[in-house]
Amino acid sequence: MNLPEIFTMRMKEKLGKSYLDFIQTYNEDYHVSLSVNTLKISVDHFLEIFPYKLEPVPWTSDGFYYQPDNPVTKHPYYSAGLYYIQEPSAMSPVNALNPTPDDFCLDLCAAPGGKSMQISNLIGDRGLLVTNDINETRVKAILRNVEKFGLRNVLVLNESPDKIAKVIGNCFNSILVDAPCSGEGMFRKDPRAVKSWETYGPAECHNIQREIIDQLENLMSDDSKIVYSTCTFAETENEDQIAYLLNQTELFSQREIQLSGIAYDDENTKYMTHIWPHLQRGEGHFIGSLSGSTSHVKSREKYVDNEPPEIFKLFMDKHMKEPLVGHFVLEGERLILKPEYKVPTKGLRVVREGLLLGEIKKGRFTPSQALALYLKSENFTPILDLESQNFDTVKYLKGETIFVDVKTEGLHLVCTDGFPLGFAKLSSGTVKNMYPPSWRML
Ligand SMILES: C[S@@+](CC[C@H](N)C(=O)[O-])C[C@H]1O[C@@H](n2cnc3c(N)ncnc32)[C@H](O)[C@@H]1O
Repeated sequence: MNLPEIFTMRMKEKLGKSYLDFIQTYNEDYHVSLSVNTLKISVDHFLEIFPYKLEPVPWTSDGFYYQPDNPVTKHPYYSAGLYYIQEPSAMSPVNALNPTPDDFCLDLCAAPGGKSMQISNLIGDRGLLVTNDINETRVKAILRNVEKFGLRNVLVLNESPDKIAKVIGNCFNSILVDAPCSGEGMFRKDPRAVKSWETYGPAECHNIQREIIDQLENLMSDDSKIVYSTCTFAETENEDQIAYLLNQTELFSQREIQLSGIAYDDENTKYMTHIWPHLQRGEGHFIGSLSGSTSHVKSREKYVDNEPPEIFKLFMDKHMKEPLVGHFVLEGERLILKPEYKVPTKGLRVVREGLLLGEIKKGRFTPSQALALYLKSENFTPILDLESQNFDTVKYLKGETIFVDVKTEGLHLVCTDGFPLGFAKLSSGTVKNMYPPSWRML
């Protein structure tokens, strides 16, 4: 592999005797892994039903290595949002952050959203997750994943950190900055990262990162956990940024992290940790952990529960055993169930706040794909449950019409082994597919 000379010289100096082991990893295959979406399935249940061989990723309880030749993205459980393909080292920052239910969490550089899913797994329907990316194209991937993972408790933004700080302000007690970086840790996995490094090297990235972390002071609360992570080795993008924050103001202090499967020594301390490809089964990663505390804390405000529009009430009466409760808002034709908490959003580019339930047009309610993936099959009737091994499941996911020996008519929640995939309308055993075209399996 053709690595930039400036990079290899710097790594030689940094790693000394370990350099040969490090450089040897570029001749080896990278590791592939998945993260279980525990909002939809427990890890134990997933391990029982998943057909392919898995091995635990040491620094997380819900991440597993799989074999590269297993077609894990073609399995219907993937379409059901039961898991997410995530590089093993990329699983570590959220474990270091360790958000807990009731936290106000901010995932500041979030696209495509893998770490946001991990955060949601930990806070569930309590507290709030604000997930943001400055890139308008990349933020669409967050929205898709938020819908696929079945999240309600989210605010998706497409903003610059300084605007979020101005409008929302000091209210987050778990903040993740998975910063844009020069990507040196990804050279083995994606050779395009080398090209990109030549354009956006450590110096350029250092400056962008500074602009982002300069806002932390205006975003944290009186008791905040902060994790800053990158997938690069350059000290200017890693240790120097943490030192800058610590020297800048006494509002920040070091916070210990304990990730299993990682040796701590002088290089790898408990508040600044690397994942090295020659020491662990994962690509290069850096995690810096801090506590932050400010006295300018904004108070929390809850959305007040209200009655949904009549048409949606009728839908719930007909199909749902437990009705959804919360704050319902009609935005144009779109019916949204808001998260439990609200934060100011005036002037911010809001991509989604809460769960899109569906559309009300000409007095008719059409449920959304996001609702299908938020639901649990036991709370909906009727369902059409297709076995994951059944070829009809793949046909449904490809948007084809299928035929079943089922007498019930009208709207059904289509599931695979009990896990929702989408909606369909049944008429005399013909399944009229409502799986959205942009979601279809190719
Ligand atoms: C390393 S990636 C994030 C990966 C993501 N956390 C995940 O786990 O899926 C860094 C992201 O930062 C975004 N970004 C770049 N500059 C930014 C800025 N000033 N504010 C917020 N996000 C930014 C990029 O668009 C990119 O999606």
